[in-house]
Amino acid sequence: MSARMRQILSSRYFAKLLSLPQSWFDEELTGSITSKLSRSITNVTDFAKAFANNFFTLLLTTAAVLVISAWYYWPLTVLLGIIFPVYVWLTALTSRHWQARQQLINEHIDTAGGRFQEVISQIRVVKSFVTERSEQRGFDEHYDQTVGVTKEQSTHWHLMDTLRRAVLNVVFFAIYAIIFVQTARGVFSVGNMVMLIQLMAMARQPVQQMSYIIDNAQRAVSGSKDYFEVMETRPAYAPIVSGGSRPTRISIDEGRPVVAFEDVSFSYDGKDQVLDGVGFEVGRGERVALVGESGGGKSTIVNLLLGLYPAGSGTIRVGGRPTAEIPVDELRRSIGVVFQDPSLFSGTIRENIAYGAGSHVTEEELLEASRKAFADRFVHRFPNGYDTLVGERGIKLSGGQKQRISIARAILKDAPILVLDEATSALDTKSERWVQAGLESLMAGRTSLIIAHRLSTISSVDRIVTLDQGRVDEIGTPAELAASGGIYAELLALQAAGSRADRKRLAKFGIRM
Ligand SMILES: Nc1ncnc2c1ncn2[C@@H]1O[C@H](COP(=O)(O)OP(=O)(O)OP(=O)(O)O)[C@@H](O)[C@H]1O
Repeated sequence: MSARMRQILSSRYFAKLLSLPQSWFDEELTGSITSKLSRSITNVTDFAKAFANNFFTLLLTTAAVLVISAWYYWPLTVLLGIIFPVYVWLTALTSRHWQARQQLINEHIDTAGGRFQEVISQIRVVKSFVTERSEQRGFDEHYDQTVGVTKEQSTHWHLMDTLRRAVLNVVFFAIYAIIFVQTARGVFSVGNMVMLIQLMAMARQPVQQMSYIIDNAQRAVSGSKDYFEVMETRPAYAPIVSGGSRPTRISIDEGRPVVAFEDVSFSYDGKDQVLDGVGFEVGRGERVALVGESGGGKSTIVNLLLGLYPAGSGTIRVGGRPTAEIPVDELRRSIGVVFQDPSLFSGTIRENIAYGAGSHVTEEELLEASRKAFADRFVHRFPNGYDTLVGERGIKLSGGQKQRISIARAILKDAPILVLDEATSALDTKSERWVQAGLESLMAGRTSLIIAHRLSTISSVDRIVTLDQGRVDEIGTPAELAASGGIYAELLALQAAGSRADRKRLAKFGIRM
């Protein structure tokens, strides 16, 4: 039964998480999300076990004891009737205090767990900054705090337990006294007295069982409180989904802009305006570069286009339809993305290329995508070829290799619209050439929006949109903007001058020469 319960809790939790919007994840630590689940599983299954093992025997014993004692001498039943609620009430009081402390402990464990996961997944950074000790200290501090709270929690629990037992003993003393007195007065025979004493001894068992169940129930409540908070999250932004197993793609009609931002404004926190009245269009088959200072809102434009966040105001259209009215799965199936950080999953190269492509993809199609992305050139050199395991996030591959796999993945997805966030980390010239060649195959025949980090890329697009503090500064062809004296012209001039200060200014735009 606990296996079934674990399966239900985990599966529903995972489904809920997958349905939550990006903004929810922005506020959470991965490690604490997982510790909420494991805590809930432990506590709920413990309760289920306690309940299943004790409840029916408890019910039967209680009923038998109450009926028999009422038959012989009803005041005994009244006294037993008092014990049950008093004992349960004392248990509930104990548990309430226990729960409040447990909440504090859980918060510390979740924060420590969140950091733990972050540190392990970015162990290279930790090692290179030699922060092992400070990370260990921070982690230990949280657990040290839990030790103090647990001590207090445990002391209180034992005190209350002693009180509960004392109350139980006092009431049972009264019961035994009544039995002895009544026997001495000749109301009960010695045989009845022995039977009633044995019966009363039996009554202790369900009282303790009941408090054990209540204790477990309350632990399950406090242990799964955070879990159910997640399960009950009603996000402010819930985009529509098509619900079909294979949603269609957006049809891109001739003569209409493929992507259009119309006076779009946006803020992540409702205070700082990240985009302010942004408007531009991308025509069919066009390549448009977004250029602007770091933090200027380029990735935010992509986030809104993918429906990861809702636009604050204004309209975003894809294929002429407002994205707010397009099922989000249909929208995302229509857009291929190559992220700056290639974000691979552990597993084989084959699995990574085929990620999201569905089971209908043939081996030929996969190999073709890999060839077009120029990934096959390095995959063939691995002894296990496409079955090579790439490690978590593709750690066993080089930056350029990961890029080429993510390009192959986008080629296989074959979406009509493409979003490219060029890698900023410098690849060596050879690797960069292959990545560039792969990107060219990917962009062929597709409408592309590019967050460009190379002047060579920017100069080769059809149009450039320059952003200045969340506003569109200029839109035009590279030739037009080179002559307009705006941001792009400034970038060209900085490149030509090439002094240290100029390179610094270029870096502010995330531009490499
Ligand atoms: N998830 C988020 N929550 C809150 N603020 C965010 C979030 N993502 C980005 N921002 C803020 O929005 C602003 C625009 O960020 P964005 O990532 O769009 O810039 P960018 O132009 O892509 O920068 P870069 O070229 O450095 O990647 C920044 O000030 C950033 O701090």
